[in-house]
Amino acid sequence: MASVDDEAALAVFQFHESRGGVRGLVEAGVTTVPPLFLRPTTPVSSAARSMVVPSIDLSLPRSHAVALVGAASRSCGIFQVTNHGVPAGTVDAALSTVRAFNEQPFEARSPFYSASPIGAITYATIPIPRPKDGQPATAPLMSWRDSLIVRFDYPADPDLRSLPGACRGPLLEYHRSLTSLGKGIAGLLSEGLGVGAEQLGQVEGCLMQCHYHPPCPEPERVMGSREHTDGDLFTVLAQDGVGGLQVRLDDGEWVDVAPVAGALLVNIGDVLKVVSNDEYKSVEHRVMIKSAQESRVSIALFFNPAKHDESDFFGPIPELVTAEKPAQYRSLTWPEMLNNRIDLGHAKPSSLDRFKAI
Ligand SMILES: O=C(O)CCC(=O)C(=O)O
Ligand SMILES: [Fe+2]
Repeated sequence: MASVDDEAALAVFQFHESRGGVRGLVEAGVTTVPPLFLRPTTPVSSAARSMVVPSIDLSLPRSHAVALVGAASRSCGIFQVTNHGVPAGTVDAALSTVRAFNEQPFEARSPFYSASPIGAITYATIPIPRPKDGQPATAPLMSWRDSLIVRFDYPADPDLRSLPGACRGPLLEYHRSLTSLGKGIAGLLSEGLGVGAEQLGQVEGCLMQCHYHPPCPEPERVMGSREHTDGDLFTVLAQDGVGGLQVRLDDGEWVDVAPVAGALLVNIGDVLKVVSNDEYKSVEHRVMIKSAQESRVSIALFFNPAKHDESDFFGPIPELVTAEKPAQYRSLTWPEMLNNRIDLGHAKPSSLDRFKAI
């Protein structure tokens, strides 16, 4: 007899075979959410509270911006930046091209659908990883979103021929512009720790995930993204005005992060939490689907040190290790970090416990 896991794997396989993604379900006129997407736990209503994320004007004098970036990264691990130098047209064009690609008819977009990468590109509904320890799953099998993912640290240069033609120009221009912003933010984050601007080294926006969340007939029964921390140094996120992103506060409460026109969000990831010796917080976040009518588009660009191969170690910056605050983590390799996330099925703040030095 087929086990529950086998049945789930078959259902996911069959869903991929349809090549339509979540958008395909909406096109087919579903009025109830298929089991693959149902949250196993009781529906969680949207957060009542809205959080005003610290906002940092990057045209401020540098010492001022550094102090604000340091304070926000210590207190909540997320902030938004304005006057960031990325033209509004570049952000809008990237968000619009992702929306337009996903809203094409099935025949135009399904040839790109592939659950595993083709070259450096994936376009699919990405299943939510399951924990390997047999713990009961607390998330649906799949998120209510279709993602177009580009790896820029692919061993060969990203094979951009697999990127849908109309998206190529706007997404590469967005990546180019964000790369220079990311370098600036790395410097501010580094100085915010009280160490030189170069301490985080050369960073690169190595992975770009463009998410399209179709409207959902039963929004409260699905998740746009289950709760997680990012596994990078930091992430820069562009989102449209629909909303749905939430962060978990220290008291455990989830609050909405309201979109702010023109601002880009920056959140700290697990690697920077380790490198900063726990000075900075890696913020837990998730995406709720807000609407039965509107689709939501977001683009997350994940920044890491340019050198992050199998043989590269990272750990707390030596200047941040003192007698009062010894190293909180041993140094670790990128595969260790990655495998740990795979084992756990998803990452939460405690997922770094395995690397604790004390
Ligand atoms: O869609 C969003 O707002 C967040 C996406 C996200 O958290 C991620 O891709 O890691
Ligand atoms: Fe994330």
